[in-house]
Formats: sequence, structure tokens, C-alpha cells
Amino acid sequence: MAETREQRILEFVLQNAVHGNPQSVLDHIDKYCREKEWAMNVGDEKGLILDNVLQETNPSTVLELGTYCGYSAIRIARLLKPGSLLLTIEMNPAHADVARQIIEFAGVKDKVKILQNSTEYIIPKLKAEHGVEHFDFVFIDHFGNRYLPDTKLLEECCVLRKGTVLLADNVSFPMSADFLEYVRTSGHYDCTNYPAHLEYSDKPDAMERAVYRG
Ligand SMILES: O=C(CSCCNC(=O)c1cc(-c2ccc(F)cc2)cc(O)c1O)c1ccc(O)c(O)c1
Ligand SMILES: [Mg+2]
Repeated sequence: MAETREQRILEFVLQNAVHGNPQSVLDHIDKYCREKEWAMNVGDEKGLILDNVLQETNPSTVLELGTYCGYSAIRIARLLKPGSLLLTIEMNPAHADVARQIIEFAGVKDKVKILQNSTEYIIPKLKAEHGVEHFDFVFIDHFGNRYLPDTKLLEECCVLRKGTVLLADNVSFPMSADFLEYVRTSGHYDCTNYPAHLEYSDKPDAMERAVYRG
């Protein structure tokens, strides 16, 4: 039996999902995490909210904060038009390694670049070292206490433009309360809340869309 939960998810995908089929990979991760071991993927219910907000935005450049096993990276990449790019930041090297393998198995690795370090280290380097001008879409799904400082860092590093869509997971948790307060009251964002449930459970959760006004 593989040592970590993330390695067991990878093993289940490699042994059961259809190679090169992103939806099959997503379905098998959801099946494993619903039936065998819970894990902090955005999941199928909130994943549909992510799909809808992403398709309304139709982005070419996407940033994700918090890769974990690559579930939302695959969810995003499968909907991106040709020539688009998703940069996803993951602090945990073991998670990044599992994500790299699952993303490759799903057949979307050409649209995804995993940056393995902390967000506070990478965000200031996005323009100079990763050729970023601006992001059209940012999916925020890392530690809740980093949501607000990293949103302000994205503003300070000028990688947001008028109309950039931020979508944050898990905004029902107290850890992201300062982020919600800021995007809803600073005057720099137009916000929409999407009530949902914590992945693979009936506990309440929510996502927040915050469109940058510049
Ligand atoms: O990737 C990370 C951190 S790991 C993923 C964070 N996500 C969570 O913690 C998370 C947690 C839960 C959850 C856990 C236990 C419960 F009882 C209930 C809920 C649910 C979620 O949907 C989550 O997304 C990262 C990357 C770069 C950085 O710079 C950095 O600071 C961090
Ligand atoms: Mg989450």
C-alpha cells in the first residue's frame, strides 16, 4: 500500500482512469475521495462552479494558488483554449510530484506549469522569470491565512488587470475572513458568493468570485 494518501490517489488514478482523458481522471479522483479517503480537492460540486466561472471568463492566462494533487489544475486546463497557460503554485514538494504525474496522465501537461515553492516567493518573480504580463483568472485554494496577503501581493506586483477574475475556494472558513472583508469592502472588486458544500461532505462551504476593478 502506498505510503501517503496523495500517493494512494495517484495509484488509484493510474490503475483505473483512462490515460489522456481529463474527465476520467477527475471522476476517479472524486470516486476515491468519496468512497475511500477524503482529500482536499475542490471536488465535483464546487468544481462545477469553477467550470462555470472559468467558461464565463474564457481566460488565456490562469494562475492557481495551491495545486495539491492537481485536480483543479486538470479541471481548469481541460477547459482552456489552445495556446492558453495555467501556472500553478504548490509549496509542498511531495504534493507537487504527485500532481505532476496526475496532470501528465490526464494529458494536459502542455497547458500546465507547476511552480514548486511558496506563493510569497514566486509571485514577485512571475513577470521577470515566468514571462507573465497579466492574469485573466486566478484560482485561490491554498492556506486561508495567505488569501489576503497574496491578493495584495498580486496587486502590488501588477499581475492583475481591470477585469481579472479571482475565484477563492473555502471562503466559509474563518481563516479567509480577512480576505472576504477586503474584497467586499475595499472598492477594488465586484464580488459574488457561491454557497456550496465542502468537497465529498454535507458540511457547508462557499466560493467567492472577486472581479478586479483596477
Ligand atoms: O497548496 C498549498 C497548501 S495545501 C492546500 C491548501 N488547502 C487547504 O488547506 C484546504 C483544506 C480543507 C479542509 C481540511 C480539513 C477540514 F477538516 C476541512 C477542510 C479543504 C480545502 O478545500 C482546502 O483547499 C500551498 C501552496 C503554496 C503556498 O505558498 C502555500 O502557502 C500553500
Ligand atoms: Mg479548497
